Amino acid sequence: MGDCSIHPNYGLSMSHYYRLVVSCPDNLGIVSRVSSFIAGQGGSITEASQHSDLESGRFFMRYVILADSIGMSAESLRDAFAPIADEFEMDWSLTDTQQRQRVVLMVSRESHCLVDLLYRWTANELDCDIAAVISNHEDMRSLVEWHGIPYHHVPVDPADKSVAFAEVQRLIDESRADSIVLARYMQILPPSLCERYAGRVINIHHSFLPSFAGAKPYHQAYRRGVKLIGATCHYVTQELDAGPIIEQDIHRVSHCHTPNDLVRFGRDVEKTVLARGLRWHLEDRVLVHGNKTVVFA
Ligand SMILES: Nc1nc2c(c(=O)[nH]1)N[C@@H](CN(C=O)c1ccc(C(=O)N[C@@H](CCC(=O)O)C(=O)O)cc1)CN2
Repeated sequence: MGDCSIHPNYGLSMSHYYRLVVSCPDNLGIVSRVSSFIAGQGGSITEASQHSDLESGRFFMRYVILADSIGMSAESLRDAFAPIADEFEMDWSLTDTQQRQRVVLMVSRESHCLVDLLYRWTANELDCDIAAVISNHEDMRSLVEWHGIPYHHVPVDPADKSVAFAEVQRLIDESRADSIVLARYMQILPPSLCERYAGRVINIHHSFLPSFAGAKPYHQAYRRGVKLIGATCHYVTQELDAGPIIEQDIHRVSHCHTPNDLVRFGRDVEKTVLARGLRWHLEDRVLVHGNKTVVFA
């Protein structure tokens, strides 16, 4: 009997994985061809997800492969897979979980989402490196620097925002960020940044979109007399709060609640929705399809 304190899968939990994500025109034989290719390389598939969008005729798949079972680098595996991808006109990626994503967080004055993400990152719930935090206010500096993370204060001049966003772009590129998270960052990103980082910027909007886009959604909801409030994690596009939705959740409210009650209830929803959305993004579980997403949660 071995040492029961060590989980029998300990070795696997310390292994790394390749993640193959595919989007392509639906066709017969895709699954067979891809799975046979992986098996032919000796690969062990530990997780397999697929979806056929019958309306658009688009096919989506996500395979997680035990890297040690393949015996080749991610780069070599990409080279070997490329002919199949070309044959099926695939949009695809193959990532190595040992290459942790670099993430830049952006925040204004509301701290709850930032605090929650920093805790989850510290607890190793988020498999990423937080390269920096950028804010248009100084409020969060001590919290962020306590975590040993660089903090950049980039104030935004309402009269000319271009200077600030040029600095934001410089900092994001200097940080070599793979993804950017707007953790209640309350400035509208200019088209130039939306285009430059398309598909890589995640926002948490404090309403159940498409209801109450824009500023002060809880006050809008209170005036409307809603019985549910919510939060939405979505990719950022030029059109405000209209990007592909990654995750949403709700909380029941009633006539006896004040706007401040809605804000308080909403904070808890925002935190969990953003954390789930970011985790799924980091794990390559989110595939964008037009202005919608396929999420292999
Ligand atoms: N290009 C985009 N930028 C941002 C998005 C987006 O979807 N596309 N989401 C917002 C977040 N947000 C709501 O979730 C939001 C933030 C800010 C505003 C707004 O009106 N801001 C004013 C300035 C307000 C201030 O100075 O305090 C502005 O930018 O003129 C609306 C919605 C983040 N960015």
